[in-house]
Amino acid sequence: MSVDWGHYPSWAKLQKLYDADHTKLVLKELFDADPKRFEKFSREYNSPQKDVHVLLDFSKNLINDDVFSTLLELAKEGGVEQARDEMFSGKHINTSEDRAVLHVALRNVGGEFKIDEAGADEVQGVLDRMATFANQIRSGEWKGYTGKAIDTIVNIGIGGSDLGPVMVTEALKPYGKEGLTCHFVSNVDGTHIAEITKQCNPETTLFIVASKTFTTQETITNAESAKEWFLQSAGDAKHVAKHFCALSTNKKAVESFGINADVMFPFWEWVGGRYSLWSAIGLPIMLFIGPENFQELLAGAHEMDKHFLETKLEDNLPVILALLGIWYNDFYGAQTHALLPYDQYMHKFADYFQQGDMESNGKFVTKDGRRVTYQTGPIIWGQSGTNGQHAFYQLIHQGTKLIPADFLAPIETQNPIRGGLHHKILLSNFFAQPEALAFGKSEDEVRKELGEQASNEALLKSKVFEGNRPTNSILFQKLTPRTLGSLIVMYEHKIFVQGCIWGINSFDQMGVELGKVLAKAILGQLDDASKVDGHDSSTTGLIKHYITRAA
Ligand SMILES: O=P(O)(O)OC[C@H]1O[C@@H](O)[C@@H](O)[C@@H](O)[C@@H]1O
Repeated sequence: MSVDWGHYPSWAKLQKLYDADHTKLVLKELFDADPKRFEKFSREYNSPQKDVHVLLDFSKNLINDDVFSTLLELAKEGGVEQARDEMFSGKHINTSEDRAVLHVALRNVGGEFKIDEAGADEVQGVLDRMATFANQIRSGEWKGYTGKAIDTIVNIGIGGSDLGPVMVTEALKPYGKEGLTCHFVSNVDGTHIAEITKQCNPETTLFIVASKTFTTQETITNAESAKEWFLQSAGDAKHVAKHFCALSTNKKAVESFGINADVMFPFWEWVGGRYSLWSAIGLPIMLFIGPENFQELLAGAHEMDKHFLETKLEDNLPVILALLGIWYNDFYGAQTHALLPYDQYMHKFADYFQQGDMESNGKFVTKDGRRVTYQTGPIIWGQSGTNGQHAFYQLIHQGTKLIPADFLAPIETQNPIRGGLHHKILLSNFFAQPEALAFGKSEDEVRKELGEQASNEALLKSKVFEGNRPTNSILFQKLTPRTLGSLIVMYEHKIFVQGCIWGINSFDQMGVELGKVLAKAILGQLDDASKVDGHDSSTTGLIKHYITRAA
């Protein structure tokens, strides 16, 4: 490979711009100097049918024309367009695992993209089977072992086989089937499954065992415990067929667990775990919101795929978000990026993209095996507004760290109670926070405000907001399934663009393996202190302390 990641001419140019100009990139001055800054640095996305509308305002970023155009050069030199086309064509861009990366084929509504590796018929075939099953469950036609309809589903999965369905079922609650409760068990801590099964009736509960590999220790342990719990009431193992289904790429392991082929919904190795909610892994979502709404989710995703594929770089939302992120991550030295949705239904959005982004881009080795000489993936975190304001915004406003943040909010609420009063209050905060972060409050302003008390220097200083803290504001019409699909994909491709510029493989996850291997070895030593072997003195001491006290 000949690309010298991190040594693009535009990278050097950006460094120069940063060195020479970053002290001059003061939002207050930039806005004063250009009354059209909002128009220049904001973009509207409208889906072809105009049913998804997203406004990205990135004017409150520490950029000027030079920085923005150089960032766009970086996308060009980083080969983003070529890499994007390769992904959509099914090239094996996951080089370490020699796999294609084709989540775009899972939502290829209308079959517009011609992708050989991902058979469109096969994809559609699984979706159709899922829909038939979902309709049977939702209508009550599917009966449990005592003849009752299913009213509770428990998804057992972890990581990519959990976070997407959790986030989306929460986000799309207004579209969920009344009377159908969804639970998610992920942690191997027995508390998780124990607390959930306490709330379930075995006669009316469907367990979905979701695991791409079907070997993940947490999931298989939880699934076996669920089966044991179920059989305590159901007795006969033949009843498992009505209460357990599986989502996996590993047919053999599913069968040996005792789940019938007719309730196994497959997907393929070219679907990465953290990009899998569009596949069979989305079954809990489909069960909850119904096949039509699931189709809407896919359609919104597909439309954003098309936007990413077809829109020039300077108007391309995922590209813009990615480049701004690189500006802070690699030049300003920002360590983190906050996702702050002002929509309670999106309260799991940051959790979801913690895996999406950090497992994808938390890598120090380039695709050709070199140690990077620059920063890669940011730490992603966040919480729904306004809760975050009363918890950690203090540090964003007045702390010593630069924390770029995305603010997201719907124009229309799903719950316009009290004539929309709550929503207006919510949105006033959504508008106010980026304004405060950008423009702050000067010492002069504080002095005027304090009057006589201004002689108290310490008090005066403590009330100053330096401002110049960058944010994106993302306003969308309403959190419909279609809009959510588009928003998720906007961030998926942002991650892709960044990974591409950094020259890392965003689609493997070698970093999760070592801990798993060590835990397996330790598990075999936990019953007997004389077996504890092969560790440093700290780990040995901890394990022996545990064994002594647990005895
Ligand atoms: O879906 P399975 O195979 O159970 O994997 C679940 C999760 O495992 C973790 O170790 C990661 O590798 C994730 O990417 C993955 O989503």
